[in-house]
Amino acid sequence: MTPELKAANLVLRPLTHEDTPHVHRLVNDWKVVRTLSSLPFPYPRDLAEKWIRSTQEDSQAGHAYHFAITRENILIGAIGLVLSEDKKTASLGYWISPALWGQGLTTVAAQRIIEWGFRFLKLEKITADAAIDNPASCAVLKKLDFQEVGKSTRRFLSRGQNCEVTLFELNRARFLELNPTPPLPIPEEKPKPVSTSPEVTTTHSLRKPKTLLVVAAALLNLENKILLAQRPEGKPLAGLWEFPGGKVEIHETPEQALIREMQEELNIDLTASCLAPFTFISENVGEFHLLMPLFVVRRWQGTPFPKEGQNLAWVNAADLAKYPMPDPDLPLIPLFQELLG
Ligand SMILES: Nc1nc2c([nH]c(=O)n2[C@H]2C[C@H](O)[C@@H](COP(=O)(O)OP(=O)(O)OP(=O)(O)O)O2)c(=O)[nH]1
Repeated sequence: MTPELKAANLVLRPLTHEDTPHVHRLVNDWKVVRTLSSLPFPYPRDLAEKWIRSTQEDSQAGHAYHFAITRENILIGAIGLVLSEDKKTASLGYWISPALWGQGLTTVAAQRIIEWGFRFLKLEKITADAAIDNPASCAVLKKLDFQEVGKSTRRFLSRGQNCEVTLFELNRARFLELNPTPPLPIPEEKPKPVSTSPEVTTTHSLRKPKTLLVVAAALLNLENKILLAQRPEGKPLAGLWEFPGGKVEIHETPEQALIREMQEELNIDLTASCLAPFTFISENVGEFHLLMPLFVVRRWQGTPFPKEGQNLAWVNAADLAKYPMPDPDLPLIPLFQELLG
């Protein structure tokens, strides 16, 4: 299912029927339609309606993921990944309101989708193309580290002719090389003090490790059992049991990150839930300092499903110690035993 993703001040979310008039108004503009190969001009409203319905069906079937690009709850464009049959490759497509061109918004939205495609859908390659008379789109793709791999021609319905397009691709290895870890909330490096007093050297040698902000949830069911997830093979600490959650991205609050992580990892919706802060971990774990707010959540929409193939277990507080956990979690066990008896 298409999740909701945050990217700077943009929210990328699934398209709904209510978006129809906005999609129609924005796309039915020659400046937009001329860049999209498969649309006629004028662009009739029923095509907008049909397209939105098809995005919902494609998302259900896992064939394609299309997102409305919104800013302050206003739809300003759309972006999507259409998957190949073997689900290893996807093609990226997007459009944005011409009134907002030149502000870098497409780049921000595309960067987030690409990251989601490589890290969550585990794509091997993302392709894209742009008409050669659309240099702005080519520039966006280059800024996103796509490499030009050739030229082709494509029929542009709105122009009634074949047009030359430039073909681009970005593969997983290159993306991971350029973006080795998901964006971490690493504080910006402070400019070095100009003073040469001895205290400066002392302060430098006592530099703290970087803080890693992770958020997690203790989901409690009606029997007061706690949901634990086993870290899958290939991740650090594989095999250990943890409270589901993950890293807070740079533009998210912990609560937003938790809602996103629960959707991505367990397919449950916490948007209408009461997230009760319970406790937090603040622990030096070697190369970084782990700061992990832990929320207790008793209500959610949907049934937890291990979307990443992880093992899940509903565990009584009394049995938590039977599940090997990362060291920083161990002090949490007695707190749960006290809370839940
Ligand atoms: N979610 C979670 N992480 C924990 C717990 N205890 C603990 O030490 N951690 C550590 C393990 C990792 O170093 C870090 C979580 O990072 P992660 O890599 O799992 O985060 P993520 O889900 O965003 O993963 P990824 O997409 O980057 O692969 O926090 C816990 O109870 N829950």
